[in-house]
Amino acid sequence: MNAPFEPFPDVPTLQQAVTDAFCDLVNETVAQRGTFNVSLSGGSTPKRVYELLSQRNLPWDAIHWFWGDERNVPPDHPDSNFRMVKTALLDQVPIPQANQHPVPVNVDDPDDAARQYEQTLREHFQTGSPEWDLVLLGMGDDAHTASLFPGTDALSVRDRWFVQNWVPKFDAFRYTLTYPAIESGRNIWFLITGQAKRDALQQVLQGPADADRYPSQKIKPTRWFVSADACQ
Ligand SMILES: O=C1O[C@H](COP(=O)(O)O)[C@@H](O)[C@H](O)[C@H]1O
Repeated sequence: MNAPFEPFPDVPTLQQAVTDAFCDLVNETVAQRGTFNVSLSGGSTPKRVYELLSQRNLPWDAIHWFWGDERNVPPDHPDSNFRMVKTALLDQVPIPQANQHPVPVNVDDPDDAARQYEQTLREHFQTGSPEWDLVLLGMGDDAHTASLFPGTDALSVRDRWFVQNWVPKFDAFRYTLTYPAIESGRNIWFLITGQAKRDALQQVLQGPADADRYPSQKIKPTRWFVSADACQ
């Protein structure tokens, strides 16, 4: 059963709300546990959130930044999710290098890079599943989330945390958290904006169960951030 939500009137209002909620969650979590582990999303909507976060005063030393998905490109490539976050946030505030955990992209051997990143996650969490304080997710207009694309192999992986994923529509590999590694988050927030997402969101919320075609159906977010233009 999906948590109910009230759509935000516009995208800037939603982005401010996500930023405020992120700061509140960081401060609460760090006060309780001393640390905060977040899995970041790529995409247009979170980019502005990262820029807004760079204007806030957060306990930067206590926050560990991971990437929930990545493109198979070098870190300085315009399509790199790491580069996007670096430009919007990491370069703007005093975040220790040791707290930044980008995917070690290996364009020629993405499987090796994915396994290395899984090892990084396992060493960091030291538990049977990645205990994210927050997983930020977007959704594409094809209902993909992270880099779990319709009809792709990663959708059925249950014994790994992080994998390479061949995406035929791009004729390219992506890297992605698997469903179990997302589901282990204490907080999972879905950020969905724009008219282009309307049909996909309708299918995710009300369509017949078909997660192979609509991978976002399988995500049970603890919180929805949806703008009115993404709703029918
Ligand atoms: O490819 C990606 O797209 C999704 C959605 O992005 P958006 O720009 O349509 O909001 C994103 O969640 C994912 O991280 C990214 O790699």
